Amino acid sequence: MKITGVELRRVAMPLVAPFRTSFGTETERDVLLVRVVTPEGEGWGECVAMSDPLYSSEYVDGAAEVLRRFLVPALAALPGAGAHAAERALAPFKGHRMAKAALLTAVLDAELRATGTSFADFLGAARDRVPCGVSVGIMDSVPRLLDAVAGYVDEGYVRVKLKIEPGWDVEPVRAVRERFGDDLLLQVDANAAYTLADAPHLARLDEFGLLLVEQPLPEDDLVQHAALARRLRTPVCLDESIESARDAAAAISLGACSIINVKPGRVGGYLEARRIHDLCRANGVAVWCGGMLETGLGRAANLALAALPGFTLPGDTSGSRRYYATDVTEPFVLDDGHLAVPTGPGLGVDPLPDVLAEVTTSTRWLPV
Ligand SMILES: O=C(O)CCC(=O)N[C@@H](C(=O)O)c1ccccc1
Repeated sequence: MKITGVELRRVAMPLVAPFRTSFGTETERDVLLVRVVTPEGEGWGECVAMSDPLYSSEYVDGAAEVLRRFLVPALAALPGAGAHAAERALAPFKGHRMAKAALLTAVLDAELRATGTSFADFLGAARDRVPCGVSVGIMDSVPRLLDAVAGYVDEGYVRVKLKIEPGWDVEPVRAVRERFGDDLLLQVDANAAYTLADAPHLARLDEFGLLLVEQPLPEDDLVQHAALARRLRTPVCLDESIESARDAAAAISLGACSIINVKPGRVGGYLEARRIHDLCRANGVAVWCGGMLETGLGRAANLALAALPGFTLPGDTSGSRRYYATDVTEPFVLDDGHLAVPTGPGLGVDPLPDVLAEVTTSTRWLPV
């Protein structure tokens, strides 16, 4: 399967409501989509990089540039690009895992569509539907938070994740626990907003029976996360700290976490995401599938990953309407707290041409 060219497409996706985290507030996603074209057809990938380098060092303009100048040209030398060969071709370039993930996902999608294989079958899915959690941003007030959580619980989400930061943590968590009871699966995500000095304060979250506390400390603090984990009853989960299976191995061996949030975009694609899954499963570490506000294209691939056997905790695989009034694919709609795993070839979904045309802000064709 020789790649004949790659299209970089930017789409503007307004969010249904502002989404506030400890590092900023999103109101619209400027998404970079990658389309790989071959004589047999095409494949799609979605870059999860945000507009600004606030979640990680990557940002969408930078991802587009590194794809244009380095990553796409590296595929030209390949006799025929399968995903594994393409991953090896991109390995010499340091970092830029979100840009790599978008291109490798598009190559994998093209390869799987050509062979009639779904992402789920290729990755080794064990389920045909996955339980869905929802991520709730930092709100202006506790009453507003409780209203938002009530709406998601009514929609059927099986797990609630609350964004926290210093000054917005114990009180909102207490309020949610008191309002919705002990049976609600509840976890928090700090996005690296605390330091080890906050350990006594973070230990106050132990009384709420949380599933986990996600990324409490900065992403390069594995040793300090291990020190914190020894002082909390609540399990520590890592997100930003884990950019590869090697990072996962180091975090596990240091005791820096007991759960990992796997985001294919953060770790360089679905092949590496599966390696992390396999490593964690072999070490008794639970994983769940995180989200980066993906459109239906990225969401479809994430659902296939979330169906693997080691994904034992509900992920941030919410329905399309959690973020977008109109998705670029047919919307993913929650059914009894679950989403069905796509079964068609490749991603199993396609962009809706009219919607894609409507939200596209630019396209760039890169011959290979
Ligand atoms: O459901 C989703 O897709 C978003 C889940 C979520 O909270 N993502 C967070 C995160 O830190 O994991 C995030 C939001 C915006 C940007 C980056 C990351």
